[in-house]
Amino acid sequence: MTRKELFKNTLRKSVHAWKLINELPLSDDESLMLRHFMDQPGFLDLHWRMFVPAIKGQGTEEQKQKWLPLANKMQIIGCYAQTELGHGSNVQGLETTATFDPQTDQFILHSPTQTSSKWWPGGLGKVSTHAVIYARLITDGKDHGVHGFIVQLRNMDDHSPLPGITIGDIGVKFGNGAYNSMDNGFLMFDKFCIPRDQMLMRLSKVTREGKYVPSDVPRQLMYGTMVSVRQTIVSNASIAMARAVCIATRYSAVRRQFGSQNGGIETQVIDYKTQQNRLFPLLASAYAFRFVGEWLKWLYTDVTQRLEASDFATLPEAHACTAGLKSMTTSATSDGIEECRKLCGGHGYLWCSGLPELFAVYVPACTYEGDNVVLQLQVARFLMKTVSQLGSGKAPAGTTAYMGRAKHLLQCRSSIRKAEDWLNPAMVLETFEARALRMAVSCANNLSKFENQEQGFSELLADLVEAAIAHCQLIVVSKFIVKLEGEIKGKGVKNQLKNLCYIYALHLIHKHLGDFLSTNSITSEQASLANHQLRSLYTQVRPNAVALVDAFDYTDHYLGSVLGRYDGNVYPKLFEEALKDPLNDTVVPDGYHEYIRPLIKQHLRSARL
Ligand SMILES: CCCCCCCC/C=C\CCC/C=C/C(=O)SCCNC(=O)CCNC(=O)[C@H](O)C(C)(C)COP(=O)(O)OP(=O)(O)OC[C@H]1O[C@@H](n2cnc3c(N)ncnc32)[C@H](O)[C@@H]1OP(=O)(O)O
Ligand SMILES: Cc1cc2nc3c(=O)[nH]c(=O)nc-3n(C[C@H](O)[C@H](O)[C@H](O)COP(=O)(O)OP(=O)(O)OC[C@H]3O[C@@H](n4cnc5c(N)ncnc54)[C@H](O)[C@@H]3O)c2cc1C
Repeated sequence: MTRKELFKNTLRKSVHAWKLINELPLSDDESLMLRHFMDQPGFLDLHWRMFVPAIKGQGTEEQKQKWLPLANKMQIIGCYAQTELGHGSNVQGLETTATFDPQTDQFILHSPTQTSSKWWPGGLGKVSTHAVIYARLITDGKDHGVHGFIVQLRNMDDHSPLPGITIGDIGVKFGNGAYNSMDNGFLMFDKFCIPRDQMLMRLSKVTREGKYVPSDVPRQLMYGTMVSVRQTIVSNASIAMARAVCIATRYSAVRRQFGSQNGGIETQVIDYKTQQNRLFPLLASAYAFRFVGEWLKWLYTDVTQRLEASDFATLPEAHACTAGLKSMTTSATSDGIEECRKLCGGHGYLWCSGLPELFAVYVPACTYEGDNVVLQLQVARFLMKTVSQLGSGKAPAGTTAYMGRAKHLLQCRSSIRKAEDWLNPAMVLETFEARALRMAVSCANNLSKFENQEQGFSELLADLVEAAIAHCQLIVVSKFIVKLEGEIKGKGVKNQLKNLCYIYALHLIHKHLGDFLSTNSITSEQASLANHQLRSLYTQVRPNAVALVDAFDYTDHYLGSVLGRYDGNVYPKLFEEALKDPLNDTVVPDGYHEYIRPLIKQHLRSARL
């Protein structure tokens, strides 16, 4: 399809999804799932995933009563317009202004520079009638920083942009993926006025007289929508990784290459240890991210309930965990989808394998909702603060509770003596805790050598990111172990998931061996024992590998992959797909007579001469 056809088709699908949601007797969860799965990525997604939550989280009761009924019935369609051409990561650097005019009791929205143009918001370019706009609030000449405003963008009768608004689509994005069905847009204001009551005033407000009343709660609650989406993105990572691994595992069981004895059948590529070494850690990651995503949803729900009771104690932990796990899981999943493409050899590069599309749609997850490095630096900031408080009498809690055992973890030596010891959850956990703590403390010690802490932090950015990743990987491993010790029913299932848990943990030790050795968390002998155990675990998982991806229960339609078909009938279907290509509509291609024939004829003529 052309971009316009792709876009219009997405509108059709989105409206169809909305019709189903309204007609079918669905639970809230089911309708949320339908919205997300029927429309990824699409404007419906962002209306529900960002525009509505922003109003819920930052609007007053009156504002919620006014705007939510319209949004819930989709009588207005909204987007989340925060990022600008010149600033995305640095939210406090946004340039759009919202200046209060007490004469008219209005805010004047303006884009003072080209870099202040809103740029990237999904749904902004062509679909949304409204937006939550983030702009610098200015009253009486004083800049109070970034605040949220609900703004109508288009005429509700003919969808034309309102006077004072220039709006459009930012153009084609990466690959030929479905993200080109999304109208990520640009928006400039030219002294555009909105009523004062359209500033989202739950956190802070401006009185009729123009007095700014700052928030009596942490200003970071303004970032709440991003935190909620980051939490969902971790579960999305599990789904995306599972889709890619399902395709690659099923195809690896179908594909045979080399290894035939005396003209017999060739070897399934899934039996090659290199294929297992690349594929099974990704299979384990799909399960690991699912379980940590379940835990993160609990953490987010818990912090949301606490915030409603003005209990802000776990807000820093929630921010660090959502930021760090979003960063870590999306980076691993993006790399994992690409690895799954390569695991499928040449056929993985075909569009009909489903992997190029999945990669094209998925990889922006490393950037949207926060660039992954910037988010890990938020985790690092949180860890440095925690380390600095060790010994202050304030015991670290939650995911940093292990830091409370710093005295032990800084000097303990791993007691791993044989390969089977790597199947001991306590030993594995202590190894990851020691590595994470020692990396964090090493950063803190190096930081303390700088007089200027901000300068030191800047100098140590790369080390700090690695310490943050170590902390996040510990969280994922620990939540996998907790899951196994808790809710898994059925001995057989539990044994298989145990294998995956240790594959996940031991592959990380192998991948980040430098960390574990340089922090003396393990010895090189213990590392060799871990590799030995890893190989043994691959052998144990191999007979159940296809069953473990079938367990994701994805339909062929949802997978969209000839290679990942449930029936394994790959080769005939590859031909069937190939013959559908328009290039095969004629045996002699367009262009033969204009370009190929003259070339050949000229060659023949000169050959005769
Ligand atoms: C298979 C297909 C799958 C498809 C799946 C589809 C899913 C689609 C889902 C979504 C679609 C994409 C839509 C995308 C939307 C967007 O991208 S919206 C825009 C996102 N933008 C960002 O994330 C910006 C990132 N930057 C920031 O968050 C901030 O600028 C910052 C980096 C955090 C810095 O902020 P600030 O300068 O204000 O703060 P600091 O000085 O660094 O810190 C001050 C203290 O505040 C604490 N803090 C910071 N942020 C938060 C927060 N969010 N919550 C709580 N606390 C926060 C920080 O820790 C400091 O605390 P301290 O002083 O105690 O240390
Ligand atoms: C597909 C897609 C959809 C999006 N949808 C929306 C949306 O709906 N609404 C919305 O408001 N926005 C949206 N965005 C914008 C997105 O949120 C930003 O692109 C994202 O936050 C990254 O910010 P940036 O582009 O400014 O990157 P930058 O911060 O410019 O990153 C560039 C490089 O600089 C590095 N860097 C930046 N700051 C630091 C630092 N302090 N220390 C070390 N390194 C640093 C980064 O790590 C990165 O390598 C979308 C983006 C994409 C790709």
